[in-house]
Amino acid sequence: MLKVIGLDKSYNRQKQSLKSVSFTAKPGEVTAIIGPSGAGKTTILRSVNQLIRDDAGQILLDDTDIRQAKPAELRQIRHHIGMIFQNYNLIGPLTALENVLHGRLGAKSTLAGILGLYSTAEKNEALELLKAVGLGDFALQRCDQLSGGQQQRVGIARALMQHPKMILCDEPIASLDPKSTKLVMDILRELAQSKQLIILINLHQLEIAQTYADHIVGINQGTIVYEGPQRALTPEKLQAIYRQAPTKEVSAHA
Ligand SMILES: Nc1ncnc2c1ncn2[C@@H]1O[C@H](COP(=O)(O)OP(=O)(O)OP(=O)(O)O)[C@@H](O)[C@H]1O
Repeated sequence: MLKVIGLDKSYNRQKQSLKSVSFTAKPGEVTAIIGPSGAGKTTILRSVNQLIRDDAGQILLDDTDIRQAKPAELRQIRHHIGMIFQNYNLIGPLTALENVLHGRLGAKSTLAGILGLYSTAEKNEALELLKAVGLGDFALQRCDQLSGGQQQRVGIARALMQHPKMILCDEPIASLDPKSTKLVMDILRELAQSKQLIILINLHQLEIAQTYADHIVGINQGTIVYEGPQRALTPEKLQAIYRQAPTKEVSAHA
C-alpha cells in the first residue's frame, strides 16, 4: 500500500505547488490522479519516488517512509518502483529485448551493468515479458523502428523486469492513438490485478480515468479535492476538480 500524508512542495516562494496532499493507492488497483493542467499531478508522481525533494509530509510504501530513506536505501526502494513515461524513455538504437533487460540494471553491480552481463534466466524472462505485452515477435527489433504504442509496451515490460511493487505512469497514453491507448490501459489494468501491483497514473483524459481507474485522486491547484472510487465521481465533484482559478479582472481603464 502507498500512503501519502500531508505532502507539501513549493518550487519557489511565489507559489505552493502541493498543499498538504494526502491519498492512498492500493495493490491490485489502478489509481488515477486527475486535474487541470498545472494542478500538481506530475509533482506528486516525482515526489513519490523522490525525483524531486518535497518540503514536508510522509510517503509510506508498505510502511517505509521513502522521504526518510538514506541514498543507499532509496536506491533499493527504487528498484521496486517501475516508471512509465509519456515519451517512453527507451534507447532507440537498442532492441526491444535490450531495453527490457535494462530494467534489471538497478539490481546489478555497476560493472555487470556496464558490460551488459545478463544471465540466460534474465534473457528468458525479458522475452516472456515481451510476449506478455504482445511483442514476442519484435524482441530483436530496434526500438526506434517501433510504433508509439509498441514502444510504450516495451516500457511496461522494462518496468516489470524490475519486479516492481508499484508502477508510476506519467501521462503514459498522451502520445498514443485510441487503439494503442486501449491496449496499454488494458495491460496496465490486467497487471494491477494479476500481479497485485500498485499502479499510480497521471491522466489528462478524464474518460480514460473513468473507464480504467478503480480509485481516483482529484487535484486542483495543489489541493486534493476528491479521493474515492471512480463510480462515486459525481458531476459536482468533477466540477470541483476541473474548476479554473479565477482570472484577475482587468480594469476597463487600464
Ligand atoms: N521545475 C519547476 N519550477 C517551478 N515551478 C514548477 C516546476 N515544475 C512545476 N512547477 C509548477 O508547479 C505546479 C504544478 O505543476 P505540475 O507539472 O505538477 O502540474 P500537472 O498537473 O502535472 O500539469 P500538466 O497536466 O500540465 O502536466 C504548476 O504551477 C507548475 O507551474
